[in-house]
Amino acid sequence: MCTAATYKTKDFYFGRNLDLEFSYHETVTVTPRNKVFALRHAGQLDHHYALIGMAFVVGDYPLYYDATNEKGLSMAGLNFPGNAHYNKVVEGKDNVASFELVPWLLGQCATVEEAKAMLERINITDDAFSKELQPSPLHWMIADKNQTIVFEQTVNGGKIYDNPVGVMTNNPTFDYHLLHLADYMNASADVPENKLAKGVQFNVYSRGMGGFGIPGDLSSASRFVKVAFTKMNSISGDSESASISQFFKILGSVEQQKGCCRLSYEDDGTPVCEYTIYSSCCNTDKGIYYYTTYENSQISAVDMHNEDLDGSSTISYELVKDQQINYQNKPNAAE
Ligand SMILES: C[C@H](CCC(=O)NCCS(=O)(=O)O)[C@H]1CC[C@H]2[C@@H]3[C@H](O)C[C@@H]4C[C@H](O)CC[C@]4(C)[C@H]3C[C@H](O)[C@]12C
Repeated sequence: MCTAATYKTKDFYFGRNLDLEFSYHETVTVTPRNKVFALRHAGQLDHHYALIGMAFVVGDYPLYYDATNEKGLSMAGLNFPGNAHYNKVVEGKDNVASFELVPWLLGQCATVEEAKAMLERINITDDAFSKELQPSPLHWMIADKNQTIVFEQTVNGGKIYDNPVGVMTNNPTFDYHLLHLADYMNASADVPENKLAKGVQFNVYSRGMGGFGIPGDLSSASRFVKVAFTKMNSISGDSESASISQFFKILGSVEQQKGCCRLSYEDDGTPVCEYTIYSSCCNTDKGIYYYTTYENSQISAVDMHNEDLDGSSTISYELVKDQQINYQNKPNAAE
């Protein structure tokens, strides 16, 4: 499972939890403006906006999971199994393979409005990147500082949804998540009032009772509600430190701890579990990509503007995966 979110303070932030039971070799990757993308059916993208994000790079091809371009437009792919439907080439459409969608949109669009116009004409094709890397069933959250949308292509065709809460998870389709959220519209960060039984004195025995009923399990429908509640109630200062700290707290509200989402067992009985491999937060105004990993809660960062954005090859940074512990005292020299 995965969760994506946006957050606005002085700047606009976009990020996600990547939840899976195994890792590809993903790296924080900057794609400069002159990296050529030879698209399967849509010609060649010679010059485009520069991108930063998390990608599995294969032969200098950045297979992005989530990314932001130099104009601040961002998108993330989230698993959509059983619902995503990719087609053969359709005449008269812009035929784009699922793995090409991130560079296709972020390479050419500065805003969600522009992305919407391109998505109206798109047909996501079922081409595989390679024999080993078959198409992933995904839907995408796309955002700029003014609006957020979700794009899904199912057997019923492509659909663009306005996303007024700026969060996204996995199955089922986005319209379900929004309808389901309505069940929780009474949940509040405030101290609750007794609306149940007039004249009965209830004891507000704990702080936080206004949010009673917000689910805490790891299903995608529940994570949608939990992260929407956390994000919509979030407050923070507007400094970079306060903003990214709050952003990681929003994602932390739905992170997956190893052992809590068991998928199967290995032959030797070892449980196979999904967990939060990384959490990311991109300052989309500044092009700085922050991340933490499951075992490294220190925030690492890559600034796209520290790279030559006019280059033609991807630049990748290995994830810092080991916990960085700041020991505050030294062994006693006298001992
Ligand atoms: C699995 C990832 C999404 C995480 C997620 O939503 N997990 C929830 C699982 S579930 O709902 O509970 O089943 C997705 C997000 C982006 C995907 C990757 C990107 O699309 C880039 C390439 C695309 C290639 O076709 C396949 C490999 C791949 C490298 C993809 C592997 C995998 O499907 C990724 C990493």
